[in-house]
Amino acid sequence: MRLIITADYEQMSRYVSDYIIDKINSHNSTSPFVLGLPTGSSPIGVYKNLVKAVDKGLVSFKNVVTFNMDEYVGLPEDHPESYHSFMARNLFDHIDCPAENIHILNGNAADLDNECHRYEETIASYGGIDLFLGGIGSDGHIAFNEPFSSLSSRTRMKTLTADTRIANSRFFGGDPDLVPECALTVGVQTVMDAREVVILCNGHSKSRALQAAVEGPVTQEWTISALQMHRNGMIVCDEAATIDLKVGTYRYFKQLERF
Ligand SMILES: N[C@@H]1[C@@H](O)[C@H](O)[C@@H](COP(=O)(O)O)O[C@@H]1O
Repeated sequence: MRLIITADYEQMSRYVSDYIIDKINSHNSTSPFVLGLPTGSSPIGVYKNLVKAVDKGLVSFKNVVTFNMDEYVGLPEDHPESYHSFMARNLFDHIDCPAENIHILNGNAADLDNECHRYEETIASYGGIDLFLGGIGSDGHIAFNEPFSSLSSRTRMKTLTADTRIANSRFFGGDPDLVPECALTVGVQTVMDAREVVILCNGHSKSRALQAAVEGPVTQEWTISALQMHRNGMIVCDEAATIDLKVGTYRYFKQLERF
């Protein structure tokens, strides 16, 4: 696993947006570049940079197919805090990605199991995901794969933990009871099947998750730790997230990943 330690949120976002732009631009244009995408506050800086890059003609999403990680169950698609709305507001309304290339789980489908099954099939029909971008919850969850989710899980419905509902209540007027109880989410294995996984991890509140992801064992307790088994996994963090790493680990990656 690579760990890139950047100074702050801005530098982390710049590193990752440049990385994605480079991957899209160097991709063989006969097949689409398949990109997995997260929501949350972590990727907002990356999305802003991608929008600017499209405006400047530095990259195009015309040959990019996207799959979002997750969506709340039962929240209307046009609710401002649905992940459909989040993605439109922060990225898709401002870039040239064709609507038919954008895939987001439907948390209001009549048959939720079928929706999850269909999502996995659609990913497979594109030959899998080239690069999955993700964030981390402070309890180490990836997508909505809460602690103790199976590390071989695939897209399915999950009940959100109290921790996650409290953390996400900031988007629902501060009331955890207004945060939906369940979400549809890609599984840990769905993410790990991507040819490359890039994880954003910033801020003091993510420091224990980063420590578990980098220094801890592979465990269902911290689902992000599955990244240790991936052949091409990278975490890009800021200084604030590193405070629980051992001094030796911190220095090792700082020395190894000079950029
Ligand atoms: N389902 C999302 C995750 O994909 C995201 O990584 C996490 C962290 O969010 P933030 O980036 O706002 O800290 O929040 C939610 O739980």
